Amino acid sequence: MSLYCGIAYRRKISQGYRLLSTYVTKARYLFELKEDDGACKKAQQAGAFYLFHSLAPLLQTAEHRYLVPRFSLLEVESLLHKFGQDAQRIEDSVLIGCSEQHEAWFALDLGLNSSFSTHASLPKSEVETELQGSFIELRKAIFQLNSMDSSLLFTAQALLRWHDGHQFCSKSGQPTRKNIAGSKRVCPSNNIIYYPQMAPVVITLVSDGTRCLLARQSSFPKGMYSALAGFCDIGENMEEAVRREVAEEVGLEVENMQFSASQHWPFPNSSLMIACHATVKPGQTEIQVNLRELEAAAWFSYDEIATALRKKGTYIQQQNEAFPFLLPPKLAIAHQLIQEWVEKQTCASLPA
Ligand SMILES: NC(=O)C1=CN([C@@H]2O[C@H](COP(=O)(O)OP(=O)(O)OC[C@H]3O[C@@H](n4cnc5c(N)ncnc54)[C@H](OP(=O)(O)O)[C@@H]3O)[C@@H](O)[C@H]2O)C=CC1
Ligand SMILES: [Mg+2]
Repeated sequence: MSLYCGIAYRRKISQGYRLLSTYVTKARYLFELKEDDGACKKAQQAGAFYLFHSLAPLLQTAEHRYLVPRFSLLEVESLLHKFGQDAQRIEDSVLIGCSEQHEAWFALDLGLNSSFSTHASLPKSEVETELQGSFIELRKAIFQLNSMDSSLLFTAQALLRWHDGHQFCSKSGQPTRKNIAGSKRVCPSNNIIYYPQMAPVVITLVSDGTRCLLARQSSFPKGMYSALAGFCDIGENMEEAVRREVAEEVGLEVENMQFSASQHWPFPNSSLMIACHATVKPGQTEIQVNLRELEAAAWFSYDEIATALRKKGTYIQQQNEAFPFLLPPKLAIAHQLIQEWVEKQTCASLPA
């Protein structure tokens, strides 16, 4: 039990302080693990570990869904031992969350080069056989993961990738050291602290009042269209980035915008998606696609979008059917923007 469930917590009750909510004690517990290596090391004892291999999570199939197996510290240590690895490799793990009962969750990549072990990586297929699962590319797995699992695996993959790419100080060139939780890296020679970064990205569903604008890049799955997205330039706020990206990509001027929601998106690197709706000036709707950025862009009617939203079946099945276009997967915030737009249009068409 951590401090916040122990003495301090009881003292708060005896002094008649209000009860700290479960969420607050959980947030404060995670904060403590990030700040206190000893507490984090102790949390590993009763923690649960999610395993990756070269950034692909270990998954087990159950009908049309993926299950995400978790392992105890003891199970991970005996796995490492079985494949001739030093248990010190556990220190490559990163904290990715905890349960309401303060069971800490960690992610460990068995394929990336370890800072502690001469053996670069564990043999993927033998580990899969041993653990009765498969390491599956996360971008492919998202279609068959529930939102809680995908959010945890998004965080884990982003953090594991960040540590793998920040082994050295960009000022001194010396190797950096991670703390036990993996919430930062420090350069011992100049004490510079590196924190995992997310790149802010604006994603915008543009509407002209009756239609919405979708676009596709050549890298998108066949037939898929999505909302306009773009990385914020340094110094830009969200509104400026939306105006610039819409002007750059489709040559239109945004009139007003409304924030919708945000989402962490780990592909190809860690992005913080800031999603909003925007409208263009009526009459100024002629799209001029920037073919350096997009393969195509078009206006879509309410009926076209509503029909596409009703489509059933897996993504692959939908791709095989002759259908003019596909929408982003439900887990993508672009899908949420499109759904919101259809709901807004539906309400607007109802008699007052
Ligand atoms: N979750 C969702 O619903 C969706 C998520 N996305 C994600 O949004 C992100 C941005 O979309 P995209 O249209 O590609 O972005 P942009 O329209 O900004 O185009 C990508 C280009 O932006 C430049 N760039 C600027 N800053 C960065 C940075 N920090 N990292 C990488 N490239 C940068 C690069 O150009 P240069 O090479 O010239 O420097 C890059 O090729 C993508 O990662 C995509 O996966 C996109 C759509 C839906
Ligand atoms: Mg873009």
